[in-house]
Amino acid sequence: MHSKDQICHEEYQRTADWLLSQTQHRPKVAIICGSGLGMLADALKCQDSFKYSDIPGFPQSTVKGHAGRLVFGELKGKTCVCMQGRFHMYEGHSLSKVTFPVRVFKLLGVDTLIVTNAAGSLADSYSCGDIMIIRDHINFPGLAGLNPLNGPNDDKFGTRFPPMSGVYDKSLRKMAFDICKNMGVSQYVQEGVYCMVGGPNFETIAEARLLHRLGVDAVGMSTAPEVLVASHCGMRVFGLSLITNKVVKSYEDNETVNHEAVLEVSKMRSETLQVLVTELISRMDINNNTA
Ligand SMILES: O=P(O)(O)O[C@@H]1C[C@H](O)[C@@H](CO)O1
Ligand code: HPA
Repeated sequence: MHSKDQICHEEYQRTADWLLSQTQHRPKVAIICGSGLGMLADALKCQDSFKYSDIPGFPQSTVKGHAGRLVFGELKGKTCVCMQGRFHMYEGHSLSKVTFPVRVFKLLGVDTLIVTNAAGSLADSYSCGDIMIIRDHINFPGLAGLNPLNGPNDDKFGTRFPPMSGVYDKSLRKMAFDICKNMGVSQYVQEGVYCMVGGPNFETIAEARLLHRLGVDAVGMSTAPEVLVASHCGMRVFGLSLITNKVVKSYEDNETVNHEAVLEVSKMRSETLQVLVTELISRMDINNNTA
């Protein structure tokens, strides 16, 4: 039985077929841009781009810093598709809608997903503007039963009980570190645990302290659902968080965070992230799926 939020295989296929009929590009890599990080798509050559509102079945972006455009193109000879803007649960989308594009990408032939996000840091050693390579995540909505894989399993995509240990590909993480070293930016590159919370409010101090005690390095409002669905259908996954703010953990601290400040910091590191992602994709062995 399918709930009203369930999306059937034919709907993913319909959107994939429409896209395949509109572009000659056949991407192997998909990139999801976090808040203010849409410029990652600017590096793509020979672009075909589509407004989300023109793509059958696609949800719409409602958040500032998420343009709502799907861009196909070439990066150093590798064909990619890039989401300039993602969907969040707090916008009112079901998790099936939040992750809809990922399954469409699978049907387009994508085998590697690169996720990016803006996040607040809990780790004391992190600074604003740091880039965190995601080693692992804690999915708070998921632990509470809000999971995009809920409902009847679609066996054409993957197994009922997918493992999630090692979900962030180790060799891609190592490759990213090497690239950062070559770029001379290692001093602001970290590796850590991302935690998804539901949002849209930023954390209270008590919540921030809880997350800190749990070993969370960075907190945000996205990423985990897309990663689960990508891994479920056999994609390899790489993730980056841009630390746009330090999460307030002290009652003595009068700082507050806001979305505009998040977008400002995203802009500041956009060029570095673009070079890092481009270099990572250029070094990937796309055909046999090994780094
Ligand atoms: O799409 P991401 O996770 O980058 O967006 C973050 C979380 C909220 O949507 C927003 C808060 O500023 O940025
Ligand atoms: N908390 C949650 N999500 C975020 C933050 C934060 O501090 N910064 C950017 N996205």
